[in-house]
Amino acid sequence: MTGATGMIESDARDLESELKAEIVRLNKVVEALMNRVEHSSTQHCSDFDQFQTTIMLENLVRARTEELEAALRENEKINRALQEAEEKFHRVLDQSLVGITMIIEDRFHYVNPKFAEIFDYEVNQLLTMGMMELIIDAEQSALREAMQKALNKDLEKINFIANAVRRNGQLITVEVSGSSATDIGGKPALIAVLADISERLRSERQVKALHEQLQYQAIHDPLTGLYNRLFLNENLERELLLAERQGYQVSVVMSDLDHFKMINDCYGHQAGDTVLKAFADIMKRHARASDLDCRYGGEEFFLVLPDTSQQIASERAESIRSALVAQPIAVAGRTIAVTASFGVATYPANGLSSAALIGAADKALYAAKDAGRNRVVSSPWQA
Ligand SMILES: Nc1nc2c(ncn2[C@@H]2O[C@H](COP(=O)(O)OP(=O)(O)OP(=O)(O)O)[C@@H](O)[C@H]2O)c(=O)[nH]1
Repeated sequence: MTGATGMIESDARDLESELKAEIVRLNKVVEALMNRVEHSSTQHCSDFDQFQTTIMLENLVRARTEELEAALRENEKINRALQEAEEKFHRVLDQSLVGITMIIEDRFHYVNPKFAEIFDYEVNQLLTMGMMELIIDAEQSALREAMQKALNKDLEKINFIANAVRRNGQLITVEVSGSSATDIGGKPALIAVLADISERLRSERQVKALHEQLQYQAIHDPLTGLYNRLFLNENLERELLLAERQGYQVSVVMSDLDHFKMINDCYGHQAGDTVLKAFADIMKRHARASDLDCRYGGEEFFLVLPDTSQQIASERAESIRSALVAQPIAVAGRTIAVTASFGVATYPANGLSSAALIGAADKALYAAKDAGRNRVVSSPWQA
């Protein structure tokens, strides 16, 4: 990262120039000493003294110069190693698949190319900006608070999801994680890793929607939107167990459109479908939230009425029957009168299990058909 490694590199450079300066300084000292020796020799020192002092100084200077040159070479080696390390470090940062940034005093001090790509900016442009300029207004205060906590070292790690705006105006969702502040050049710096998770969230939402759709389709009839037989089978038994525990009655109403085959034959299958949907809509309008309205099969329907006596259930069936009679259905450019027959059975009187109860309702329905259709018959059969 330019900031951190740059500082180490500049320390090494400082050392190198200090060493060079030291060599120059020493050379000057030697020169000055030599001058002094020469000067003093002209006055009162013997040739031998002068010779000895010169040799001693020369040795001293040579030894010190060698020491300094060795230190200089060592420093150059360290410098090269540092440069190589920085290049490697930069290559890693440049090729990173996540955005990496260093923030100092609310501004981007460093961003890697991926970070810039995520926000559709050039690296240099971002270096004149701060995180707040990228995050949507509504989420800025939460972000500021999280960053402040990281700066104060109140948080060991920061991890948050925020919505941001790219330079081209596109809204994206980013996940940011980082650790508490580090000291860079005497200033607290936040180093954070950031990933664009918009696509991942979109896929997750699609999978969730698909899952919900499949769940819906698994228990609903596609034509009418009522629950299907599978759902009825799974829930009626549970409803009866609940009724047994709580001590209430459960009534069921089985209904079947009269002479439905004729509607299909006269007006076509599509007209038949329209009639099925119209009847289903009437059932939905007459159902309470706790009721369970299902398409049992073909033109047969089923209604489960928890905590409902046979008398009330029979009245409910009667109101559905009369609503159908009162509502001629428009098919194939005309309106036709449709009727239905109903069989009512009640737990526990007419059946103790779901199969027994369905059987009793079916029997009552056929009694209604036998009695001339377009009527409601309640099961007289004891469980
Ligand atoms: N349009 C349409 N017709 C269906 C569907 N499912 C079943 N049917 C038809 O419903 C008709 C049922 O006819 P039947 O069982 O003879 O009963 P019905 O004509 O209603 O006579 P009754 O019940 O005795 O009054 C058949 O013609 C089936 O093809 C469906 O989803 N759409």
